[in-house]
Amino acid sequence: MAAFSSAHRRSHATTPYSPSSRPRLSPSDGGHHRRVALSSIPSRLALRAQSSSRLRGSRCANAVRLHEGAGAATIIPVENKLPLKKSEGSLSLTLPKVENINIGENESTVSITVVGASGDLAKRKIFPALFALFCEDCLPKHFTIYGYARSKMTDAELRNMISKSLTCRTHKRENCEEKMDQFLKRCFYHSGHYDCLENFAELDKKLKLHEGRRISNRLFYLSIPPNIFVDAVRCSKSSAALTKALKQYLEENQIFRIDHYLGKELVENLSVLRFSNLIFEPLWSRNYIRNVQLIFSEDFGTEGRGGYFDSYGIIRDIMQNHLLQILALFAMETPVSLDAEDIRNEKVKVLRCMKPLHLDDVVIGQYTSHNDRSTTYPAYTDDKTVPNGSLTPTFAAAAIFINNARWEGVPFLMKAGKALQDRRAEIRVQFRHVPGNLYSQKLGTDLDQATNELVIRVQPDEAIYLMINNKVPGLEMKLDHSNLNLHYAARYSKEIPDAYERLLLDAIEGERRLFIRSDELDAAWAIFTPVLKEIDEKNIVPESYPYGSRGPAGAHRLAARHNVKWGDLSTGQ
Ligand SMILES: NC(=O)C1=CN([C@@H]2O[C@H](COP(=O)(O)OP(=O)(O)OC[C@H]3O[C@@H](n4cnc5c(N)ncnc54)[C@H](OP(=O)(O)O)[C@@H]3O)[C@@H](O)[C@H]2O)C=CC1
Ligand SMILES: O=C1O[C@H](COP(=O)(O)O)[C@@H](O)[C@H](O)[C@H]1O
Repeated sequence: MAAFSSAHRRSHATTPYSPSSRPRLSPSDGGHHRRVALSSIPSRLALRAQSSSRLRGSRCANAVRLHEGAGAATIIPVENKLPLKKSEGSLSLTLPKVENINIGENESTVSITVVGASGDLAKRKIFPALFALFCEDCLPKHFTIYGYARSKMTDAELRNMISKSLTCRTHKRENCEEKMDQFLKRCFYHSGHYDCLENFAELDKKLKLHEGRRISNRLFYLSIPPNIFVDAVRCSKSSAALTKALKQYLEENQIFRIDHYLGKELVENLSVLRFSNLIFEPLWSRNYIRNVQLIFSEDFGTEGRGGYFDSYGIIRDIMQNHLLQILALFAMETPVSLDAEDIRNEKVKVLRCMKPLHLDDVVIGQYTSHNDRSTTYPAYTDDKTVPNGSLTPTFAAAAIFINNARWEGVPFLMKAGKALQDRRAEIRVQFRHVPGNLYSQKLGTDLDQATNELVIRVQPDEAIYLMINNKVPGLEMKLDHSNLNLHYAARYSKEIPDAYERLLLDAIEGERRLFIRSDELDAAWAIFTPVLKEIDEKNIVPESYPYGSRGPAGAHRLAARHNVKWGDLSTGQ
């Protein structure tokens, strides 16, 4: 595994990507021939128009406009897992060149290929998300979906497999069957190896048949394990190496690095909350914020997915990607505009201000079995897919500090764990005490309990609430803590779209605001690589915690060292 030293970090993360620093490729300068992949995205010009239409809120009812076929778009799962702990696998995915097939027809088409179509993510998330987009009229008039994997399957078998996981939006149930039929008729399957040029060339031929003489836009969703991915670009070591290798085949603007947490409604709402409400932005700094907590927990263990999980562990699986991305959005400076590059420039800057983590800043845990009256819950190492004696952490807590004028000294505490008491993902912002508080005597002895806390509950049961102090009605002066609560289910009847729907639609439209740029990824790894390396090299034994508990005691000690109490535990909310 390649390690990022801080020197490495500096050299990788100094130059924010800027569109103008890239060589321009246009259909007329032969750009197609130089772009190696089976897919294409709209040009930057079309992209800007789409971004602004999106911000005006015109999603969707066929609002997707694909004017110009060019280049390639590939979605890759960087949300986790690289650099790999172990290098494994021997397959590679090589994308063949396609000839320029933009022949100037007015109509455009989009072809979406789900590579790894036989897998878990494709079945559970990607095909259902595409179906939801279809139901919402978010896919263009002409589109084709291809599943690609090694498994042998006919089109009918693929359709049968997909149909089992499709569900209808609550408010569009009427024509559901009909819609499913229409959608499934647009789905096809091609079996092939991930490293076989010929197999991809066959797929290319089939796609061309569907695309006809229309302007083609192609999107590849690489829903395959990262080890295949790494080999795919003839590299088996690190994220930076992967980026370098990918760039032999694709330009930065053809790669959509996905972290599905960025597609979650409440994560999208974070910037709206902060930048469009006068009351929050002035408080958003060390002057008023005592600490920030990013909490992820699942009430189930690896349950059969341990083979996959064991190579990575919870830090790579959840923290380095999902929680860190949320943190970057939370802590970044105000971007120049809502354009993708402006936002990503700010995210890179704040990531680069974060101090790389060391063992002292981190606690790791692993769940053990637990019996309650009727059920026995297995230990992580009871999972048959987990190697005996595995030291892989299923829980981690970390304290991150941001060395800049806005955040110096504010602890950003993260914790993430599997097999805990409940399932939740939330951001908790604990504000400072009121100086010279007139009511301090009425607020009880634990003044921390009485500070304001803003909670952004990403899931489940999405909500944003602010804990305030108020007077209990009556003649006496008794104080209470209450929530001002924006509870989504109560406020909005519309179902919240799945994160993958938003991200797939964005990728189809060429909108990259919610995707991760390569320098962002470098900066993110630079924070976690030293500690991951230390944990591996020193064979650090994780602290045990029982399945279904609140996690290891070490997480409380870590928080206490920074004068923090975990908000989810102290309020029980
Ligand atoms: N599942 C999830 O909930 C999430 C997954 N991800 C990421 O998405 C990607 C896909 O995940 P998931 O669907 O769970 O993965 P799977 O393990 O289900 O793999 C997907 C497909 O890839 C092929 N494959 C699997 N292992 C190998 C191998 N060793 N060599 C060659 N081909 C292989 C198989 O297809 P075939 O044999 O037919 O070729 C398989 O159906 C991964 O990168 C994962 O980290 C991210 C977030 C959540
Ligand atoms: O990326 C991953 O995310 C899921 C949790 O996603 P959610 O949207 O259901 O909260 C996690 O279970 C998985 O281990 C991880 O790879």
